[in-house]
Amino acid sequence: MNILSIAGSDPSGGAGIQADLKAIAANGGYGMAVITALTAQNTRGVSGVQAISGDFVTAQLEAISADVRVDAVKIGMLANQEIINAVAAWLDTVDAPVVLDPVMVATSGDRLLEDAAALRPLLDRAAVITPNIIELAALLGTEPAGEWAGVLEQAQRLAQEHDVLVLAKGGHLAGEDCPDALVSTSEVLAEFSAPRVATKNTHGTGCTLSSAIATRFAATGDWAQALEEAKSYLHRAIAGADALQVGGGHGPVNHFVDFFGAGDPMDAWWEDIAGLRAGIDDLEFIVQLADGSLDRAKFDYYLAQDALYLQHYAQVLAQASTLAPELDSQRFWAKGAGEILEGELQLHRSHLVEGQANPSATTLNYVNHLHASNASYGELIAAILPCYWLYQDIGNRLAAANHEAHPYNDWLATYADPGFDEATAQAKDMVRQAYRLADPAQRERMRAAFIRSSEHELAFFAQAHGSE
Ligand SMILES: Nc1ncnc2c1ncn2[C@@H]1O[C@H](COP(=O)(O)OP(=O)(O)OP(=O)(O)O)[C@@H](O)[C@H]1O
Ligand SMILES: Cc1ncc(CO)c(N)n1
Repeated sequence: MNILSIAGSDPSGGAGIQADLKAIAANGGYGMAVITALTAQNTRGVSGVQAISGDFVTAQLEAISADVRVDAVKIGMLANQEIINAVAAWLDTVDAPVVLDPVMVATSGDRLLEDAAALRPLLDRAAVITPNIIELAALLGTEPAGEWAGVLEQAQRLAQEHDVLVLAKGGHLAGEDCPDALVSTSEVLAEFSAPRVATKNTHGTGCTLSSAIATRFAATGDWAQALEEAKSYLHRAIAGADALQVGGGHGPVNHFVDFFGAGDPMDAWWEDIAGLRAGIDDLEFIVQLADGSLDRAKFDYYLAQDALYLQHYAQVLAQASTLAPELDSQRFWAKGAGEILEGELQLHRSHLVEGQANPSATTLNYVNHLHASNASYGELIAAILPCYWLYQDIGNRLAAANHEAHPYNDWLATYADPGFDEATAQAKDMVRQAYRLADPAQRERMRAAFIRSSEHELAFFAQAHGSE
């Protein structure tokens, strides 16, 4: 799909044609750009504007339509009446759907259009207009609405005046959510809301959203679907904005967040296993271990399986050390393996009555999964992580339930080791580092390995009660 942006240049890359081309590409379109004006701007503000002559804007537009099929047009900054006239005249010669972002002021507050009224003739030519609250009021010649219902009412009025769809944007309202609604002359066609992201890096959100809508409409032929997809994309890009470090003012959104990620998958992975975590908390084994009512034979069974498990776990950590890309991580995993063999296994043995049990099917399944996750370092340590992280998480709660007279007092006391919190934090950092270097397919394999290990953790804790 060939998407044309007609807009101004932002040399800092966060808004204008630079943002448009990134958003178009990130949404699967082929981006083209006719430049209406050069701005001198950065994340702090606009220090200069140099408009292109109307004739040369026409020359650019004609060069494109003489050669390339245009599937959708997004219009941004137009600077002055001469350019508006040039664009309006060219639009009369083409048939592509138009998304018009009536850019008047930058996020920084600087003016980017001489006169709001000049835009009016273009509004009739657009399929969708995407004004923010201030632009919406300016186009109607009225005061900005203070709440969402008022914004919707104004959007419907503008839709009626120009027989277009109006995207009402609630981003400038205070509130925990950022609602957007597609409003026709008679009704709200679709409304999508996203949680407000706590960031000052929102430079170019309007440019990005309108370009994404134009691109997704060209792909789907459905405005409501295009808005839904574009809104969801924009939310991810805003959520990933702080991972970029561009300028000291309002920084740009992270246009390619879906390709290179925001860098830290930990919160999302933890959320992915929320159900498994709740499942572990509810297990009879965990509940009874906490309140002390756990049958000693079941505890011994668990301990014997855990000892068998830990021997393999130490092997897997040693292999992670072998695969580790640099010295720090090599040392970390080797140290972990050593500590298990010297410390934890001894502790288990001291609790075990006598003899060695055979590994259960549950235990074997888990260790087989760990051993089989060695196709890459990233996958292996993602598979290793749940044992650290879940043990630390559950352990903190179990340690809190401990007291002098608790039948499993000495065992629960081992969960209170601050050294284990530190080791878990380090293991998470190792996984973060590997994730940062991984491509999308590898990242997905890492996530899958993490989730699978978490499933095995649940089964492992459940096995003493035969309810895995
Ligand atoms: N902090 C935020 N968290 C989530 N979404 C946001 C946030 N800030 C803005 N948005 C969303 O960004 C989109 C653009 O909204 P806004 O009303 O700010 O447009 P704009 O003023 O035209 O943008 P620009 O800053 O590029 O001029 C809307 O979908 C809005 O909900
Ligand atoms: C060139 C340009 N277009 C649009 C905006 C609106 O954010 C901006 N700041 N700069």
